[in-house]
Amino acid sequence: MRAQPPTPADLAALSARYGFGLTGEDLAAYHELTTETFESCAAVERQWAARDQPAGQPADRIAGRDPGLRPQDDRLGAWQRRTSIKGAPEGPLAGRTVAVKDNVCVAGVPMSGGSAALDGFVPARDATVVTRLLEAGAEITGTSVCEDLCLSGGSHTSAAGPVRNPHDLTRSAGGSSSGSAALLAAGEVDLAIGGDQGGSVRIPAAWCGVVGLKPTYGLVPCTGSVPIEPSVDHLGPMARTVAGVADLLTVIAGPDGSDPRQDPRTTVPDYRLALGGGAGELRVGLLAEGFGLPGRSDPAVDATVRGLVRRLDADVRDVSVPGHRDAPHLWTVIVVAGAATQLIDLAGGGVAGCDPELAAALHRGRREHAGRLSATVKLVTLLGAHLIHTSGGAHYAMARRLAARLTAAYDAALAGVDVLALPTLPMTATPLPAPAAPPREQVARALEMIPNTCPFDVTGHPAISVPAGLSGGLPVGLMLVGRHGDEATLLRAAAACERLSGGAPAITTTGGTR
Ligand SMILES: NC(=O)c1ccccc1
Repeated sequence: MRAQPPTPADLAALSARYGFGLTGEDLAAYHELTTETFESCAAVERQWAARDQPAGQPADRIAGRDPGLRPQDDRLGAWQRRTSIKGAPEGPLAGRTVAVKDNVCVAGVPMSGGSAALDGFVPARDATVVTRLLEAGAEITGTSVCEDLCLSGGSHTSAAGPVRNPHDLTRSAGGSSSGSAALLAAGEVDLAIGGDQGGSVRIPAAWCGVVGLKPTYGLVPCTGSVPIEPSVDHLGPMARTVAGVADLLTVIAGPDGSDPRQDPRTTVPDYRLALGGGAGELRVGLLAEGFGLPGRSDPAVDATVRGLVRRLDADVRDVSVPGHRDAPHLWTVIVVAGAATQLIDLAGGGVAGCDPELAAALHRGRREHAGRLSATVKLVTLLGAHLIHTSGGAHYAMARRLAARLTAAYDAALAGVDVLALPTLPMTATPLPAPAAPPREQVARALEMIPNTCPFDVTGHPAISVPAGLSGGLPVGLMLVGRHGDEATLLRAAAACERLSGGAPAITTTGGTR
């Protein structure tokens, strides 16, 4: 990847675009200055090429890897690529199979981020979480279908096609970690990696009836994954059980030294030790604003979640955080303005992806394949670019500062209880829209489910979706939200809920075949 310094003609065009009014003489001076300053880019390229690579990285590790294929017989459409990459012979995840969301780099396996924009991209090195999985003995059996640049909570926007809900093949599996949840529910893998910027781990977990955790902001490194915006990006563990999520979190959590989202002082306990204790000592707050959302909430979903929490052997009370209802507006502004500058214009090259080839591929692909992007990517790009071009970062700045107050409001509620409880999603899985459905319907089915999940991507609180039972034959998810860094208490509470509900519901598929 070689960049070139700007030519005098490049500078003349940029001067006109930015209204600098540079004269010919000025341009000559700036040409010298930019050429000299550009030397830093060349120096970084040289240092990158000559950097110390950890032993065995990357060439030996990739050698012999099977890039995999889309299986022909995948009735859920959930596998992006099926392969087999075996990790260390021993370790805490030895003998377990894992699906990795298709926005997380597995070196040697083509990665699309669910998008036409990354057509043909093959990662050169593993994401940190992938390195950790393999060192812990897991076997990566493939990558799982991801929504287009992760910008959908429905499972109909991936360039690979729709992912079908194993409980009803005509319905959405939820997104954007669509394939990860569907594969878990169908029993095709033991564990899965997901990503969550608005609910993308918890949404498909809830609709497919499995467990998904969005960890505390910064706990799990995002290095080597396709970002949306660095203040809301999270990766997280998914499994059929809370214990599986705890096993996976223990392996993937902790600073990696490369991701600026992380606090290098964070220490990682063994989360599996948290599961033993019951709910006896726990104080659980039913978050009033998470129920009865006008025009969204299905009363049967609310009743399933309330009923389960009330049956817990815990101190259950009602709590209120009025700001919860307005929080999705903050999320929308942060994602729209943030994605426009970080993901779209800078192609994930800002502080975000931390993978140079990925950033370069996104930069090329988003122009070359722009026409084939999903309705949600087009909507976010159009509004984000408009907002940035007309008022700069003002709305982003307002939203981020309001986010600090929102965080404090949840923290105040969490001072009186150990976890908050609410429905992960206001409704059960919605029907998959037809491929030719108009933009309004594509966008509605992609975004309508997020009012309870997206606030915690903005505030960074850890949040987990646990199966709470069935409504009309479809899974309902209960979401628990904990204090920053207190995954241990969150997992203990989740395990207590799982014992009561019976956990992941068995599949009795309806809706025919595709
Ligand atoms: N990436 C996400 O978490 C997401 C979820 C729902 C809608 C848009 C984005």
